[in-house]
Amino acid sequence: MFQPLTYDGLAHRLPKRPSQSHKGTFGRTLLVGGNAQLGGAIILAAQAAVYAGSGLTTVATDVANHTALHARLPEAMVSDWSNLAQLKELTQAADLVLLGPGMGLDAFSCQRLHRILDWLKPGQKLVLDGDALTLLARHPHPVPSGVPIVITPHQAEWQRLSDLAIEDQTPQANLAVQKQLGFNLVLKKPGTELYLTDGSCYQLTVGTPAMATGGMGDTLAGMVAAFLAQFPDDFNLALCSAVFLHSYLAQELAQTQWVVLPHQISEKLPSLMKHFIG
Ligand SMILES: NC(=O)C1=CN([C@@H]2O[C@H](COP(=O)(O)OP(=O)(O)OC[C@H]3O[C@@H](n4cnc5c(N)ncnc54)[C@H](O)[C@@H]3O)[C@@H](O)[C@H]2O)[C@@H](O)CC1
Ligand SMILES: Nc1ncnc2c1ncn2[C@@H]1O[C@H](COP(=O)(O)OP(=O)(O)O)[C@@H](O)[C@H]1O
Ligand SMILES: [Mg+2]
Repeated sequence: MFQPLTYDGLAHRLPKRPSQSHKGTFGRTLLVGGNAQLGGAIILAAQAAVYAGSGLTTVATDVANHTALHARLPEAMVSDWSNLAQLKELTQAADLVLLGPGMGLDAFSCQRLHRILDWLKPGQKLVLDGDALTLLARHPHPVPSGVPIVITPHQAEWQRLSDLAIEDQTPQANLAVQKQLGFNLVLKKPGTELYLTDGSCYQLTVGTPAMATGGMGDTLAGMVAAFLAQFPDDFNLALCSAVFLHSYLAQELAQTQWVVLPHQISEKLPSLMKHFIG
């Protein structure tokens, strides 16, 4: 049922950067998340998005995170996520919105999730990760039509969304729920599984327990966002490449490291992508 994701199968298929281009060519990416306690999650996601090549990256997050984000990643623009009018403007101007890393589970965060689902229009793309998935499971809301949606749950988040206990998350059961939902599903675990809306299914053959540390999924979410925003011509190739490269890079780093820190993956991305794409 699954096609394996391999370096040879993906390498060189992503397009090189055209010389006639500017930052707008490579996607306007909006990341929303990071409450006062979980700012690290959205900072890691933003670093991954910028280092993976997102042309313009804006982060809407709690003001408590603004100084840290500016200091760590001056390439990103910052907005206060409590300003709803500005959040609406940023959402409507984005090519892609990533929602969820570190956003928390309270009523304030739930309102942001529901409003963004209301504001998105056909032609835009949406990636939902982390707390956005738990919130969607607890407080269902209609999703925008004409907006391709990627969800990146780990097994516990998928349990909440699908009602499948982790031991019942077989490929057939996962596929049945994914079809009902109509989302592109990246089910994260050792041997991450992808169930895409065109019916194709893929599985990772790379990865390492050295990835089992907080923030690793936030980094993947930022990579997925940047790949989908900057490579709009082949959605599945962009998504599969992001998922593959995240674990491939971790596996490379784990040859000499006990644990791989999520930000180390981001730091290696520009050179690996040059090598990978050419
Ligand atoms: N530095 C930060 O600010 C960090 C913030 N984070 C944010 O914290 C929020 C909550 O995320 P959590 O994932 O911790 O919380 P959850 O409560 O959704 O799930 C965590 C628990 O699920 C269980 N689990 C079962 N199968 C799993 C699998 N395959 N992978 C991972 N966990 C599995 C684990 O026991 C784990 O303790 C998210 O918004 C996330 O983005 C985390 O990413 C950690 C780092
Ligand atoms: N033992 C493991 N083997 C392979 N990959 C792993 C392992 N543990 C974690 N990962 C990967 O690390 C990432 C963890 O994501 P997630 O749990 O959402 O982290 P966080 O929310 O803390 O950022 C996923 O991509 C997952 O596949
Ligand atoms: Mg996560």
